[in-house]
Amino acid sequence: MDFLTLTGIHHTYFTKTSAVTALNDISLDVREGEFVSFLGPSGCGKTTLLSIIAGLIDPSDGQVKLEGKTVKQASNQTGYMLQQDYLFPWKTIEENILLGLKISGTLNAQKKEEVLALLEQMGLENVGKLYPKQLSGGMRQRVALVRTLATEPKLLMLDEPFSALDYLTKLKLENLVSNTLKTFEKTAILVTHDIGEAIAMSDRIFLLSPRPGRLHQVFLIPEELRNISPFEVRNHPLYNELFQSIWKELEYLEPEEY
Ligand SMILES: Nc1ncnc2c1ncn2[C@@H]1O[C@H](COP(=O)(O)OP(=O)(O)OP(=O)(O)O)[C@@H](O)[C@H]1O
Repeated sequence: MDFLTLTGIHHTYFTKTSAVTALNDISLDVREGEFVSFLGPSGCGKTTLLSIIAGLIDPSDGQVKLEGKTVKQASNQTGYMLQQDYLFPWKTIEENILLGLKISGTLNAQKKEEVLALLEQMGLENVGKLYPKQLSGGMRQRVALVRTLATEPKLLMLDEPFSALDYLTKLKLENLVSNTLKTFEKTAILVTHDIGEAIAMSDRIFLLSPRPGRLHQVFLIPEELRNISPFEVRNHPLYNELFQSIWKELEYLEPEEY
């Protein structure tokens, strides 16, 4: 049984004056522990698709199943890492990362110790009593990842989590996130415009067409790239080959006025 299955997903947004079809007939599946990317031009419906998978939007047609059960509403089975960290500025880092557990009533001494240890593993020693504004953008994103992992979601949604960071921080974070998710054997979906990032981090890439988003092509990342770090992938001879093949498809897909 597949971990996540999407069947015939179609979505149209209705406004007072118009109807916008964002997604058209998307069917795909994701295995447990797999890291996949949704790559596609701006406005092709990537975020809409994530929201449907998370149960935040009810699709106009089609269904999403997580572990065989139809997803009907948002739940704590899904965790997020977004472009913005959304840490509460008036709470310390420690309070921020423990908040989810506190709200769900699952915070205990052992869990607290585990989460604080994870913060240290992310290279963030001695920041627990600080406030978000005292941390750099990259540090805040690491805190956001710890906060997400703390509640042990089954599925992680990474919606352009590195796009607001400088290039060097982004490369470092790609490595850290990839290693951490592999260690925890998490299933993850990354939404990105960045071909290199998708190749460096994924097991498979789902390339979407311009709006209305359809599944245009699936790229399977070769085994030898899947077992090395994103940084090493970027230096592997196969990386450029893959980049060219995906770029060719994207170039063909981009609207001419782009
Ligand atoms: N609430 C809404 N009402 C009407 N149209 C919407 C709404 N949300 C998104 N859309 C439209 O649906 C299409 C898909 O939007 P979506 O944000 O999912 O695309 P995306 O691929 O994530 O875009 P980007 O890469 O620019 O973030 C776009 O044309 C967008 O304008």
